[in-house]
Amino acid sequence: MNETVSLPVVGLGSESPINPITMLDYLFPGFNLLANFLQTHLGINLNLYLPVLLSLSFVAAAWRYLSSWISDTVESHLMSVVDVRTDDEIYNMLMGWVAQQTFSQGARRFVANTNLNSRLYWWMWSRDDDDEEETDETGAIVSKEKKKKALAYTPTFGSHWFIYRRRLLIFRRQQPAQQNAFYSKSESEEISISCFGRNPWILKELLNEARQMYMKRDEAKTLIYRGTLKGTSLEPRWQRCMARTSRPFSTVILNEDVKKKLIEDVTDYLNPATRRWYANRGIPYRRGYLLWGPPGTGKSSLSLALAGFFKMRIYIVSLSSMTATEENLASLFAELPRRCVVLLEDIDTAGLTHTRDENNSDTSTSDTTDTTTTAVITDPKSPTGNKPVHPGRLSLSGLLNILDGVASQEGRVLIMTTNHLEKLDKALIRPGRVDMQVKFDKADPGMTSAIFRAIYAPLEEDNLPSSSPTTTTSSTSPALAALEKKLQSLTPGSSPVSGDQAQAQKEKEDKEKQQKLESTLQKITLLADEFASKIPTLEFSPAEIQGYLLKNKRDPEAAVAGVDEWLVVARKEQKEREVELALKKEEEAKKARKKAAKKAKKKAKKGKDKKKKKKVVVEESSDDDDDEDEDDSAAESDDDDASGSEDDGEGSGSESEEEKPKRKGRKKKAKKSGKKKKEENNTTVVAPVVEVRVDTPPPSGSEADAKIAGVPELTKLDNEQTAAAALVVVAAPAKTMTIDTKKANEEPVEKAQVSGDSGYGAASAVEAAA
Ligand SMILES: Nc1ncnc2c1ncn2[C@@H]1O[C@H](COP(=O)(O)OP(=O)(O)OP(=O)(O)O)[C@@H](O)[C@H]1O
Repeated sequence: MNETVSLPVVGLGSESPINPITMLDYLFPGFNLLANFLQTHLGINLNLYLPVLLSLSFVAAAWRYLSSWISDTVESHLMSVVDVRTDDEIYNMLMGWVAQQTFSQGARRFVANTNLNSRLYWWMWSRDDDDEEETDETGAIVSKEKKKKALAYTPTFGSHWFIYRRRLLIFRRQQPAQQNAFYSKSESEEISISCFGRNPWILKELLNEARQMYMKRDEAKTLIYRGTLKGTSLEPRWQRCMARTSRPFSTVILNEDVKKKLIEDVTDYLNPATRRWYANRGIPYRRGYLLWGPPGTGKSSLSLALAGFFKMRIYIVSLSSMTATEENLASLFAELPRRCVVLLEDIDTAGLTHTRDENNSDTSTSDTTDTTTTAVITDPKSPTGNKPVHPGRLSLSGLLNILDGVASQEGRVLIMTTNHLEKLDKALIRPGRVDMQVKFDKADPGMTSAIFRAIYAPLEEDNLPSSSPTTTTSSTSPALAALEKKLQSLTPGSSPVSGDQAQAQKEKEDKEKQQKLESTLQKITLLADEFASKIPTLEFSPAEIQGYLLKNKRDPEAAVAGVDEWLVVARKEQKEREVELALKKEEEAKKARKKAAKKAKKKAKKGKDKKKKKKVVVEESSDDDDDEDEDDSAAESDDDDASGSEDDGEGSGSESEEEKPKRKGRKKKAKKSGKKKKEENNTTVVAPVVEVRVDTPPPSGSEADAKIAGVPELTKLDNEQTAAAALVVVAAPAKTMTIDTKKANEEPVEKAQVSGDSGYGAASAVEAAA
């Protein structure tokens, strides 16, 4: 029985026979070792059990295959499955729901999260964006720090069975078979929920419930989305940036009639009947509002209040931002939901005025309806002023297309804001695009007084100072107060208070509270009026006044007392700002002028060069006074001719630096004295030729036609001389040629039939023609 198990080496080219143990060792590494061990120490020969072991292995493998086949078949034919994408907001909704389920809380293996949102686009769906404080179950304020560290538990990877509305469902969470190189392992996962049966209604109900739960949290909030560029791909996206407690309309100080009208208008527009009305008449179902006025007068505040009032999300794009290129805006608008508020900020700074290259101050008039103007995106608030802040360009026509093109969602409320109504193109604010304009102004006494009251009037929601007995702060929580009360009642000697007495006590307290509130309000109203009387009308924006009051937010008397001092400082600062702005503007204007001059110079030079290239200088110098010139000219012609005619006479390589200015002077002189010279029979013609064409290549000895066209200024030529010049350069062998010029000025030469054997001296006249 001391038989040893052979341990053949399995490998390529091995001669040894492959026995079952080797095979098993290959399939289950270590099997051979185990066999040896059993053989040596226990005397068990595994060879005897091999058939059984092999059968079991086969059954196991078969079962694995079969079970997966069965589950696939059952899943595909007898189950319904919903897959949830991790880059969609539904992921956050579902995970939020899952985290609250008992199967999740009772899981033995789970994932602990501080943030349940998709890791792929956490920036997009981030829920840590609430700018509000939250209270816990005892009413105490939960600090942001504490809130962020709250833990949520979700089941780990694998399948998790649970009961939902008496139906058996499976929550599956797994890592994808193929890892996306772009995302880290923890970011990529696949989520699905399945149910038995071919009808997936239960899954839809579950998702709906998750969605409702998710939305409920935002019920009293205004969700703010901003158009941004996503990551490195720079793809435009709406990024959820904040969930703010909806701002009550009453807190935006504006003419009550205007506010009422605005609300009525939007209410009517959002009415489903209105939608049908629009559809029946084929009118695009859109409504636009323009809020205009100086900075800090409440335009954005009103937009947010409006969105909150109608429980709509607000999508904000600043046209002075990097995002605001035509392409980006188009794709952002295409992604808008059907019912929302779109806020286009700073439409004047988009440079969507027709005077795009001018300085800001020059762009004050806008009476054109040219919708094809291309504009540079500018930001006057930026230190660069009217300089483009982004190389991308947004044309007015592009914006108009986006606003009322196919990509623009019907049903949205479009709000545009601007600080400069006068800069806007009329096409942008015509009815249909802007149906209602609301003007905002700096604060008048009524407004100032209202701002004062809004800041100092006590509200129930206010957290009163911790010294107050009714304080609800994190330092003195209601739970603690209740505990103290309980302790007090348990303290020996403290007599129990009867129900009636307690009621009376409470009523008394309420009355006192009410009286105190009224007297405080009275006091605040008086202070508000006093404060308003000290602020000059329409000098400061509500934002500026609010800014000052917030410095004394708990002390209205101090605010009133310090207003004179503040006025002096504020005016001084304003003046400084104005001077700074003026200086900056001047500097920019200077720069712009310099740039324009440089550009013009460059352009002129370019044009000149171009002209020169096509210029034919016909120069004949038989002037006695200009002997030297004549010699030079002849020499030049000789040079040109010898060098096979240069393109540019002036730039001829054979011309010396000294000769250049001389020749330039001659040309000028020739131009000026063209007529005079003609009279003197000393014909010097400078004739810029735009086009020179030799129609037929002249065979040796045959007749050649040279056409010179586009001569804007041509003094009557001595035909023989001109033709001679042409012959030298263009068609030396030709006997006759035609010079065809454009009619110019009063004395054009239409055609000159000349003979070929003329003088040589005027050859430079056509030097460029070659
Ligand atoms: N009419 C107003 N009523 C209430 N608050 C106002 C008003 N105007 C300004 N404010 C306050 O001033 C601040 C700035 O206001 P807001 O952003 O709405 O001004 P804006 O007109 O949109 O400015 P900009 O043109 O610079 O965008 C806000 O905190 C807001 O509360």
